[in-house]
Amino acid sequence: MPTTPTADTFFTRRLAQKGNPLIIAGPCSAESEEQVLAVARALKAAGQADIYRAGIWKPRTKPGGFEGRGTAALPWLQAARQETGLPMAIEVATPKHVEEALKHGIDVLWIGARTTVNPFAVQELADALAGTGVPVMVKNPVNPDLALWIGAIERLERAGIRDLAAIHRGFSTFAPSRYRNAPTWAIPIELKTRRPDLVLLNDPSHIGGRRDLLLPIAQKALDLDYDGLIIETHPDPDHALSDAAQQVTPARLQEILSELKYRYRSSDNADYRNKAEELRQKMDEADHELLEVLTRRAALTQELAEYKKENNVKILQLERWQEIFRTRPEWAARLGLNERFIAELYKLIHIESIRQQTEVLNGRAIDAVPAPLGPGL
Ligand SMILES: O=C(O)C(=O)C[C@]1(C(=O)O)C=C[C@@H](O)C=C1
Repeated sequence: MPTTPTADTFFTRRLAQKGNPLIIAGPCSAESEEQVLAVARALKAAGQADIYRAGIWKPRTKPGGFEGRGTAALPWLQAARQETGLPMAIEVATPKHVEEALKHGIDVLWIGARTTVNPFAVQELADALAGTGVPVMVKNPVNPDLALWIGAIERLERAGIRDLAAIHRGFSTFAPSRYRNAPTWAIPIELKTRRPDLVLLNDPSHIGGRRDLLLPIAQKALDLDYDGLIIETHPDPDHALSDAAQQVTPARLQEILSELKYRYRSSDNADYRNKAEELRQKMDEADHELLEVLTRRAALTQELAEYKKENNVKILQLERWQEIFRTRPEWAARLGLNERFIAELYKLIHIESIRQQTEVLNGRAIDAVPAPLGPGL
């Protein structure tokens, strides 16, 4: 399987024309014809946007808020396309939205995070899109469930849609976080691993929820080999009718794009290749040693479990576990390692030790180490 998107699609053709990253920009919501045109003109003049985005129907958490201008806004996008030549993209959530969008010549559609969670809704959209040939972008579901994201993409593929891209917009979490939607980078990395053929875009506006986070999130996405960025732009972000805190002016978007560091996927430089190869060999050796140490720990766990069985002693030893959970991160910090990483690693080691001991005490364990990436993995 190729390691980068190679299929000939709407998105890969644009990538081939201008190179990585593809830039999608435009307001969170189309608010007025003047606003739609002002952003389109500014983006066109700066020459870096490949696709224009605008929300027409806005899924809001509570009723009574600004829910978008609806169908009335579609002619404004037609006018913006006419004037700038930029392809227009909007979100669709129902077959009726698809019908209206296509009637008005919208070039690209996207399925929002709140729709991707619902297989019935995605299937209805896939049925409505079948045979249209319109390019579609699929945002991740709000919950961190990779199988659901891939499932939505597969429903569209089964409906014959070939021009597809995935958008990583982050995930809802209960825990407080500096992000509006936690990026949980392991999920898009796993998507790339399973579907390297798909164009993957990053949405720093919805992940960050704040202007000042756009640059570091976008930089990380580029360093993780995303194919493009979708960034909300508004002529007067503070007075935007939706998502005011995360929108930037087209001028600021230009600055962000020029501040980003664009790196190579690899290098042909012989010195680089030799040095990287040498370091990777040493990392292979270090990993062998790491696995040997884990094997040694597992053998000790086994012995202890057998001894516990003979003496009828329980598996969980809270005091001992608390001591381990306190001391290992401390030891790690002294060695210059990341304490939080080691704390998480030890939680996994402890769960595996319990699984191993359950097998000794009670026969086959009922569960393996839980998959950390959510259901369906
Ligand atoms: O020390 C024990 O009694 C163990 O079972 C070992 C171990 C561990 O793997 O370190 C596992 C389970 C306990 O909760 C505490 C520690």
